[in-house]
Amino acid sequence: MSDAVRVEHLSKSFGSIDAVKDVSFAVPAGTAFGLLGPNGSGKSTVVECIVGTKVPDKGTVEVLQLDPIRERRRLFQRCGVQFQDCDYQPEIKVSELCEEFACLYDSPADWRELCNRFGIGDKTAEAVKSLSGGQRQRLFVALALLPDPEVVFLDELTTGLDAAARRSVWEILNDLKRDGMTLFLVSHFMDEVEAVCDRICILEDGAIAFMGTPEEAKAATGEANFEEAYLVLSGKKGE
Ligand SMILES: Nc1ncnc2c1ncn2[C@@H]1O[C@H](COP(=O)(O)OP(=O)(O)OP(=O)(O)O)[C@@H](O)[C@H]1O
Repeated sequence: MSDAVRVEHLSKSFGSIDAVKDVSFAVPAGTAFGLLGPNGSGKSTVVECIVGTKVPDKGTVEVLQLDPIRERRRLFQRCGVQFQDCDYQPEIKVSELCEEFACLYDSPADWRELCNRFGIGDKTAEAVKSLSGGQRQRLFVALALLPDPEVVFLDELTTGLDAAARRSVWEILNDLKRDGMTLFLVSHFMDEVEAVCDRICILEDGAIAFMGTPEEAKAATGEANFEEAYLVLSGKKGE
């Protein structure tokens, strides 16, 4: 199995802050990987170096065997990224935003089908700004899947979703994984991570504190509950 994402000895500093310190991992194609860690531990910086919006100080990054900075255009067509929000015209409708995004890709997925799948099929004629927070969140996950990507980066995927909507998003993601898509999640929700991720990497102060499966995390700490294991491994238990 080839690696969809490969990060080797990645380091990145901002002035005197060493945000990422010598981080290496690989994500095999068709698997789900969770990047975890407390606020400020370096997750977003790692993801930004992977998707090519930040330049590493040291180390190398490959996504689908491509360099995310030099081969950004090619990668753009094959890789989805979830935005928390994006700049859209104030009155734009869901259908119009989807059309605008779809135009950017050579072979986009069917946005109507994606909206139906994410439970917002009846909202496509409405203004994006009129959607509830949870509906907008689902729209942005659908937009990340619009390139029909081989790998998708999802950040705080189910923030603001109700319990039923969260489960339905997890099911969709597991279906996509079964169809061969690689999932890269950044999450603070351990139930979500356990439901979707095959392997996890926990960052603490920019360095890797743990890498393995959720089951291995529990075994390593002797905790039966994954969230407890996470708190131990990220140095936050008892704080
Ligand atoms: N552009 C920047 N300029 C200066 N410092 C930065 C910049 N971006 C990130 N940092 C610092 O780098 C460290 C890692 O930040 P990062 O956003 O990667 O963490 P994170 O794990 O994604 O946090 P969160 O869970 O809160 O989103 C933090 O100390 C942060 O303040």
